[in-house]
Amino acid sequence: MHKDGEWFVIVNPNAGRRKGEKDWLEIARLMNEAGISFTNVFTEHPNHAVRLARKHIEAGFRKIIVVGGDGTLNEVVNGIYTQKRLPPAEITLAMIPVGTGNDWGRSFNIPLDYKGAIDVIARENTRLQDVGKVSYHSKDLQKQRHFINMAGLGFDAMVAKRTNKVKQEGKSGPFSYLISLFTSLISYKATYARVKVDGQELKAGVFTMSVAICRFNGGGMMQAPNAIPDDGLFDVTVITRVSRLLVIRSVKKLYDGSFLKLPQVKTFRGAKVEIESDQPMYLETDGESLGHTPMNFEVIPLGITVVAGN
Ligand SMILES: Nc1ncnc2c1ncn2[C@@H]1O[C@H](COP(=O)(O)OP(=O)(O)OP(=O)(O)O)[C@@H](O)[C@H]1O
Repeated sequence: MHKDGEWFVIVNPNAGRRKGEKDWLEIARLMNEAGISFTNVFTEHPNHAVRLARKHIEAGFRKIIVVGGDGTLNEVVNGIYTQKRLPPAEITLAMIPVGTGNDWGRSFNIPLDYKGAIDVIARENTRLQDVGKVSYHSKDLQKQRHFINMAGLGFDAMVAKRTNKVKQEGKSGPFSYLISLFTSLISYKATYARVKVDGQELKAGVFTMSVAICRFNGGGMMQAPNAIPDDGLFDVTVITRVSRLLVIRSVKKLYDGSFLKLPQVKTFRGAKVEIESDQPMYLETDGESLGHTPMNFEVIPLGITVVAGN
C-alpha cells in the first residue's frame, strides 16, 4: 500500500502537560483547513511512538508529523531508524510542537502557534540534517539510541531525569527545568572522565557535557551555540569542575551562549566521540533519560529529512 501524499500523525496526548490531548481537535481542524491529508494515532505509553512510526512506515507511509515534544520526536526518529522498508532520509519528519521545551524546533524556525506550524508543514520546505547515534550501557547491557537534537551527560542528564520525574507526576510548569537545575546542584558531584573527539583528547573532572547536532536544550538554553545541524559533525561542549556559585552566577550565560568564554569550558568538533569515566556518567538524548558511560557517539551525516520554517 502506498501512501505517498498522506501524512501519518503521531499525537502524544501527554505532551506539554496534556496539551497534546486537549488541543488535538483544534490542531486537526487547522490541518483540514490547510488541506493536509492525514491519518492519526495517539500514543498510549512511553516508547509507543517508536513502534507506531516503524509499523506505519512498513505499511507504506513516508511522511510523519509529530504532535508532541522533543521526547516524542526522538521516539519517532528511533522508529524511522529501526524500520526496514526505506533509507531513513527518504522519510519526511515534521513537527507541531505542544511540548514544554521545544528545543529542536528553535533551530528550524518552527512556530509555536499551531496555525504557523501547520502552514510550515503545508509548504513542505524540507532540509536534510545530521542524526546522532550513541552506544551506552544500561544494567550491564550495551544499548543504542538515535537522536536529532542533543545528548547531555553528567549534571545535564541529572537535571533531565528530575524534570522528567516532575512531568510524569503531572506537576511540571514553565520553570520545571530551571527548578530541577537548582535542586540537582545541591547533590551533584563532578566525575573524572576521558573524552576523545576524533583525534583530540581531554582528561578532566567533568561537571556536565553535551554532544550536539542542534543548538538548544533545557527549554531555550544555548548549550551548543555554534552547532550546525548539517555539517556532519557534533559540537561537543565540556564544562569541567566548577563551583556551585559559578553555576548559579552563569545560568544567564547558558541562554545566550556566552558561557563558552569561561575558562572551565572546552569545546570540540568531530564525528566520533568516546567517553569513559571513573564514576558512571548518566545520559539523556533529546531530553529522555537513558543509561550511562562508557559511551560512543557517531554522526550519521544528513541522516534525516525534516520540514523547516523560513
Ligand atoms: N500516552 C502516554 N502517556 C504517558 N506518557 C506518554 C504517553 N505517550 C508518550 N509518553 C511519554 O511522554 C513523555 C514526554 O513527551 P514529550 O517529550 O514529547 O513532551 P514534553 O516533555 O511535554 O515536551 P519537551 O520534551 O519538548 O519538553 C515522553 O517520555 C514519552 O515517552
